[in-house]
Amino acid sequence: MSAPTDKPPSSCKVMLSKNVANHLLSEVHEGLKTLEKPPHLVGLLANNDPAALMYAQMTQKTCEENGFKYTMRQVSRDDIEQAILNANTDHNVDGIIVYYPIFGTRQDQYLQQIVDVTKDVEGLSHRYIFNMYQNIRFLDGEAKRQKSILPCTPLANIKILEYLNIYNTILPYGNRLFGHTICVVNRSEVVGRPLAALLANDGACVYSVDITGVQKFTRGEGLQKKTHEVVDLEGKTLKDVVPLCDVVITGVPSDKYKFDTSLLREGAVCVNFSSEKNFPHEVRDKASLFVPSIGKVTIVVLLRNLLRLIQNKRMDDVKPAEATERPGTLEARS
Ligand SMILES: NC(=O)C1=CN([C@@H]2O[C@H](COP(=O)(O)OP(=O)(O)OC[C@H]3O[C@@H](n4cnc5c(N)ncnc54)[C@H](O)[C@@H]3O)[C@@H](O)[C@H]2O)C=CC1
Ligand SMILES: Nc1nc(=O)c2c([nH]1)NC[C@@H]1CN(c3ccc(C(=O)N[C@@H](CCC(=O)O)C(=O)O)cc3)C=[N+]21
Repeated sequence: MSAPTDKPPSSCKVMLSKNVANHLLSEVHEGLKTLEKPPHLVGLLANNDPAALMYAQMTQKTCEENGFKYTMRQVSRDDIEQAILNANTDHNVDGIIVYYPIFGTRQDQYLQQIVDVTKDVEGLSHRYIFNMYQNIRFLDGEAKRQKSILPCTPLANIKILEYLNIYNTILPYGNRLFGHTICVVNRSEVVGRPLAALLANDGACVYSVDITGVQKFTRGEGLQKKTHEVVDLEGKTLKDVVPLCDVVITGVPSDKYKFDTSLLREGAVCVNFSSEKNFPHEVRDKASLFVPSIGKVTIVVLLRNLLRLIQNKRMDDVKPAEATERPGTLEARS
């Protein structure tokens, strides 16, 4: 008689986001060494959302443990616009994060657009979002010295896939997901849709699933296009696309939701970015790798973005001097 405990051990490797976060932190520490003073991040909290407060506190802790300065400013909804404008012009502030939702309406998008683009650590400014969807990776064209800023949670998912070696580094940068088929369950404007676009821009075939339906994001046959295209898959559901996928990423904000793991391909890689546990325990019987949450990586990506803003600003500051003192050097380098 075999007792339930005789079940063979699962072959699934559970990868905690802490491992990926620590790996990225070493890169952040290298960047910090080049600065004279600790970067200063300001968090503006103007809602009563416990998730936002928790995220702010976790960010503060990570900042303080890693040589960054973090200040939380709690303000009322009525004062948030002025608080953003003040932080924009404060020379002691390098980066600004505003916690959403605040109004839960288009007013939130308005607030996203008034954060100074040189302090926008979350990459929510129009210029960064445009670059992301258009697959424009640099702010300075062919010079390619100033990297554009990508939104933190989508980028955290990408850093996880890089860490898991889903990205094939033998392929050229920009095509490293070629051959992978990825399902993203969530198509919100802040995470799911940008994530699907980024993965497709890197060469994957992406099925983006939301309650409104399924869309396919690709760069076309043989990656012929420079940026992704999107098609609606009328009548298709999660059930049709998940069996095709070697990677499944979930972000459903509900504790009731559980992903149907019987749909998974044997050995699929599963990542959950929702703060709820979207995968049931049985995911371990099917998946080769499982990442249950990614929050710690998101925060390190935020710090990495802050360093990038400072580096980009530094290059902007030296440009005019170089141009007047040594004409032609900029062209010569690019
Ligand atoms: N770990 C991290 O770094 C971060 C995690 N989050 C978490 O990710 C989750 C999603 O966040 P947002 O995208 O901002 O939320 P959101 O509420 O803006 O969007 C959720 C999307 O999921 C869709 N959805 C709901 N049920 C679904 C279902 N059964 N199948 C497919 N799609 C479904 C909704 O229609 C909506 O488009 C939340 O749990 C949030 O806390 C958000 C930001 C950062
Ligand atoms: N402008 C803005 N950007 C955001 O990214 C943003 C926001 N506003 N408002 C609030 C939500 C919420 N959010 C979370 C991030 C990480 C975890 C997180 O780290 N969760 C832990 C679990 C923590 C626990 O449950 O103990 C983890 O994934 O390991 C949770 C929630 C970001 N948000």
